[in-house]
Amino acid sequence: MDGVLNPRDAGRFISENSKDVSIEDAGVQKVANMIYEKSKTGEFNMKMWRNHELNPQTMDEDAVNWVFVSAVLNFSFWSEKESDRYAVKYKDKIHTGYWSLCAAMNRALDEALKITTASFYSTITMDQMKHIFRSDSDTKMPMLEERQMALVEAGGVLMKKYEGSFANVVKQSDKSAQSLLRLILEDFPSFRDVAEFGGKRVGLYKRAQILVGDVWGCCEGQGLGEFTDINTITMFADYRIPQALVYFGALKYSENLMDTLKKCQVLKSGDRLEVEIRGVSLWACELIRDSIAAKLSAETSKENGHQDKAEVAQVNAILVDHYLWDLRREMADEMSHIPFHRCRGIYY
Ligand SMILES: Nc1nc2c(c(CN[C@H]3C=C[C@H](O)[C@@H]3O)cn2[C@@H]2O[C@H](COP(=O)(O)O)[C@@H](O)[C@H]2O)c(=O)[nH]1
Repeated sequence: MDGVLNPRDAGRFISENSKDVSIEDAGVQKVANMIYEKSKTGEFNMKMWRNHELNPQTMDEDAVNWVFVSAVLNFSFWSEKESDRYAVKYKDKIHTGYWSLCAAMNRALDEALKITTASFYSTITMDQMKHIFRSDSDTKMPMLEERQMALVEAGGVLMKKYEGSFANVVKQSDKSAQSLLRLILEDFPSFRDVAEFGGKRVGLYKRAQILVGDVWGCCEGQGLGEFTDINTITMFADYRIPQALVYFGALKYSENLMDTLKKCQVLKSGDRLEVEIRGVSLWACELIRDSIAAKLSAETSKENGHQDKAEVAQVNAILVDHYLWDLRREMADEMSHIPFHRCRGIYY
């Protein structure tokens, strides 16, 4: 978007001007080493995406349209008390947070409700939303009205401009992640995750970038998921990665900020503290990614280039992000003493 810093430049600018959030190099190196060691096991690659049982297991247009709807709705799952969260039971398992969204989507599809078909969700009613996203706990899905509006808006654009399929937006991007990102921001307003900081407009684009990243992951970098510049996508600035970065000592909050978060104070979308947490987290992940790349290329030269060049390119910010996001879930108890920032908004 014109006059808006792209996520990488935004992250650097916010980090250089941040007052309450700072990066600790020792923690950056610690996380980089963890991921570097993991990458040598051969399990650390984009195939991790499919390992999640609720994600689509095909790589076709239906899967890409599923990914699109999940990205349109991928925001604000937190509840006042972590103990009573919105939950969805699907195939005898209870899912909360982001996975509750996926579970509700798959439950709807099993009930022959076409939640991933633009002609259906572009005119979805509140009654249909309430049924599809009904809770299996005492807590309702947060921001249901905003989610309905986001679906109607996104579905309307797909019907008007792209014959009802997000695959046509992908095809128009001509295998460029940055072109796809630009098309998403131009045509789908709910993805325009932009804030004011230090006199500049900063684009963090969390849902727009995770949409590109999930198309890449879902199709394992082939066919609709083939992007020549996928490594230019940054981490996705949500409210969970900062928690993990603070836990591992890569990010440090001021006492004032830590106190604010521990009181579960809700931050307004665009607040300086909120933008600092998101922007400095993004920049920390860029540094982690750079550190891993340096280790991999050092290893490559040591082994006289036997290392598969493609593998070196593969440890990108998307995989750094997914590693930390998945780890935060696995270590939810260990990390629970690190407060996450609460912001009610449609961007993440
Ligand atoms: N940075 C980042 N943020 C992510 C994701 C995902 C889902 N990605 C999965 C799907 C395929 C990949 O392999 C990932 O495993 C959701 N979120 C955000 O998290 C928050 C909810 O968190 P929790 O309370 O724990 O469910 C909320 O802001 C949501 O928007 C990610 O990957 N990265």
